[in-house]
Amino acid sequence: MNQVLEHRSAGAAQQTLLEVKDLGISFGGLKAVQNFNLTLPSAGLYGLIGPNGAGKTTVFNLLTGIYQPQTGSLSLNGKNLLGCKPHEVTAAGIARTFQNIRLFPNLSILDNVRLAGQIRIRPKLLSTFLRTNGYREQEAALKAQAMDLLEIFDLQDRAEDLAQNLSYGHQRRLEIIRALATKPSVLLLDEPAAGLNPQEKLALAQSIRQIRDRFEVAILLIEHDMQLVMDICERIVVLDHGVTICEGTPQTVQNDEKVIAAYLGAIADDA
Ligand SMILES: Nc1ncnc2c1ncn2[C@@H]1O[C@H](COP(=O)(O)OP(=O)(O)OP(=O)(O)O)[C@@H](O)[C@H]1O
Repeated sequence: MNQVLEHRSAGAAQQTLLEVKDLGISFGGLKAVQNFNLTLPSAGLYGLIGPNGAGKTTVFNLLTGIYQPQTGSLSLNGKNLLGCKPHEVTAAGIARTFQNIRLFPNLSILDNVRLAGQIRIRPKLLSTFLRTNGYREQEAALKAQAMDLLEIFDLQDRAEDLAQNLSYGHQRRLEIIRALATKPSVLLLDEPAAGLNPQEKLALAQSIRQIRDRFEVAILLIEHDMQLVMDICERIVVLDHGVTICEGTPQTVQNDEKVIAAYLGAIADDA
């Protein structure tokens, strides 16, 4: 595998990756997220679950600068991220995917990945214009990195196809690849299994494990498919009405009365 794919913090001393304390935001009178705490000590697979409207996506929006928290603190590798804009958060090392796929449908698969990788490189306008040696080297490195990623996910033969021609399952995969191209320390996946068939879900679970192992990244996963979450996550945080009601191993969470009550309550509300 190309050296450029090596994780940039690999080999670094054990340091807490993500540290979130008392994060909160309200919309009008609605306390969407309150006193949210999360410590991701190192690479691993973590789940963020809860019934509809519990505040999961709001947490992702708070972590990625889409919403600015009204309370609390947020740091990555010791660096304060409060007040950062989304692209600054990505450049700092938090990447995400969205519930709704956000690709460039009219660009090739390769260009989708290449563009995502550019977030770490701020090409100087002049060198871009003059196409200097430095610029060409950067472009070659980006392409090599993109091809490596496509190969890992078995999409290398489709590199020149338009993104819109991929199946839904492959588009979801491409979204994850684009997030990885930014070389994150923390990868946030918002409902990656939504709309996938059982076979695609199995493949997804395998890919997510591979990503964790290969890139030494902490993956935080929002997912409604409980089997997937329980199968792959080492630790799980459960939100309900914006509040953390449980945190622990899959077994702890599955047997927690508050969690069971929250989900049963949600089913009753939907009935
Ligand atoms: N920009 C906003 N303005 C007003 N209310 C919002 C905004 N964003 C989120 N909310 C509200 O905050 C609450 C939490 O929403 P959020 O989307 O985070 O829940 P969720 O757990 O991700 O739900 P789901 O599983 O259905 O995606 C909801 O009541 C939602 O309507």
